[in-house]
This record gives sequence, C-alpha cells and structure tokens, in this order.
Amino acid sequence: MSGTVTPADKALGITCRGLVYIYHLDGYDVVALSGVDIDIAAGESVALVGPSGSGKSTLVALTAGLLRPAAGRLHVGGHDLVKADDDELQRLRAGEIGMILQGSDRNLIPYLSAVDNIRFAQRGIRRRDRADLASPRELLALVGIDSEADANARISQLTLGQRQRLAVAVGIAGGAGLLLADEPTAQLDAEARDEVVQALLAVHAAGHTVVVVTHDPEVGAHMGRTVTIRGGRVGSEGRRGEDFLVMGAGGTVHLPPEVTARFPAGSLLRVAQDEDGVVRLWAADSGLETKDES
Ligand SMILES: Nc1ncnc2c1ncn2[C@@H]1O[C@H](COP(=O)(O)OP(=O)(O)OP(=O)(O)O)[C@@H](O)[C@H]1O
Repeated sequence: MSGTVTPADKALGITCRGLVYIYHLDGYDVVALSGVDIDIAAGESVALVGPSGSGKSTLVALTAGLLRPAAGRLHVGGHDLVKADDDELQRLRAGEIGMILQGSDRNLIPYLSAVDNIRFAQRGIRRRDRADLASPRELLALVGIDSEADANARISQLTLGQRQRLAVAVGIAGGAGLLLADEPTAQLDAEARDEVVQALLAVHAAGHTVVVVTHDPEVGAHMGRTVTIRGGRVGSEGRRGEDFLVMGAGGTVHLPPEVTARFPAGSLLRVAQDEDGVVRLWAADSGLETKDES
C-alpha cells in the first residue's frame, strides 16, 4: 500500500470534557455517556474498546457531529461541536471528519463502482478545495485496492473486506483530517480483518488521526493507544500492553470492575498516599482502618 496521500498538516485532534449524551425513548431516558473526558492528539491512532453498550458508538457519533451532546464540551480541531450549527456540522462531515458507520452496507453506494464511490464522496467539497484532494486511484492504492478491475467493479463484486477498505478510502476522500471507524472489522475473517487494519494504518501513516471502535483485541493492539469506555465513561487506558486508570476532570477515577465489586455502591472509602507515591484505597469499616490509625 502506498502512502501518497499526505495531509499531515490537516490532522485533527479531539477534546471531550464532561461529555454527556442521553437517548430519549418513549417514557424513559437512557444515559449513554455520563461525563467523558478524553484528549486525542492530532495524528494519533486510538482504539475505543469496552463492553457492549458502554457508549463507544455514541461517542464516535458525537465526534462525527451526527449527535449533539446533552452537556459537556467537545472540540474537533478548532471546531466547537457543541456550538456548531447544522450547516457547519454538515460541512465538517463532508470534508474534515470521515466516518465509517457500523454495518458494511451503510457506507457505500451499491450501484456505483469503487472509483465512483470515491468521486461521489468528493463532490461535496468546494471546487477550489478539490484540487488538493488525492485522486480516487491514489486513495484506492492507499487501502490496497490496486487493480483496474477492482477499481471499476461494482460494490457487489467486491469482497466484504475490500468493501470495508473502500469505506476507509471513502472516509478520507474529502480530505478528512480525522477518520472515525465504528467496528470496521466486524464480520470479517482474520485475513480480511488484517487487510482492513493495514488500510487504517496506511491512513494513519499518511498523517490522519484515526479512531477505531473495536471489540477485537488484535485491532486494538495495532493502534497507538486503547481507551476503554465503561458505563458511559473512560474506564482505563492501555499503552504498550499495560492498562492504566485515567484521572478525569475534578479527580474522578473509574475503578475497574474487579475493584468496584469489592465496594458496594455507597461504601465509604479511605484514601491514603504513601511516601513512595502509592495511593491506597480501603473501606472505612474494614479492619485496615483501625490498623492504620494505630
Ligand atoms: N438509538 C438508541 N436509542 C436508545 N438507546 C440507545 C440507542 N443507541 C444506543 N442506546 C443505548 O445507549 C447505550 C450506549 O450504546 P452504544 O451503542 O453507544 O454502546 P457501544 O459501546 O457502542 O455498544 P456496542 O459495542 O454493542 O456497539 C446503551 O445502553 C444502548 O442500549
């Protein structure tokens, strides 16, 4: 895969502070995100992982401007997505923010060829900016779709893996500095999954920020960082195979389930810091309390 598409100066970072999102259903509300604090630097590659229903898709949909936060702050590059009006959000989605939705049939126009899918994605870009865009064949080469036959094939003639790689190319076709991908390797076998990962890495190497929602540890392992979303918040963060808790705004820390299982909701906890920097946490009514106070 070549790396000819280089918008390094265009990569966009993400900042979320206390981000809240609530789905309103008949008669009741579902709090999908309950205060997400996250910083993703321009040019990073990040996997969002975590249990089903923890809020990963909601977070990327907000970041793509497809949903609007109920509270909190959300910036993508220099854009304030809370304040942006509908026109600005639409412009961002057409150009600066690329999104691969969950489900392989939602990102491509089935009756167009691979090349025409990319051309279609580029039609929304202002004429004067179009000259700066990579050509469809450059974008296809970047994601490993090199042959003339595949470039001109209709979507139905491509394998599922090729379609997902094409969706990656379509995602950045408008010059996006940020590519968001929601479960891009679901339903793929290991070989096709690895090819999609290579396509995402090529896009990242070409200078784009890449954020991938995934349940697949193999996918997460290839990203620079993994962020675990748990119960609508950032639970922990993985770097080079090690998992860390993340200090949130105002000193909030989301403890891992094996720790919270030991402390029922409403438990009173004591916190102490040793001289060597180790922070200890224990229940106020445990034996340790007496021991420590002696
Ligand atoms: N359209 C919707 N209407 C109501 N509730 C929703 C809707 N979409 C998601 N939810 C709820 O919001 C919460 C977060 O869902 P979300 O899809 O963001 O999680 P997720 O981590 O992406 O899950 P998965 O890994 O299964 O895709 C869940 O409780 C889910 O049931």
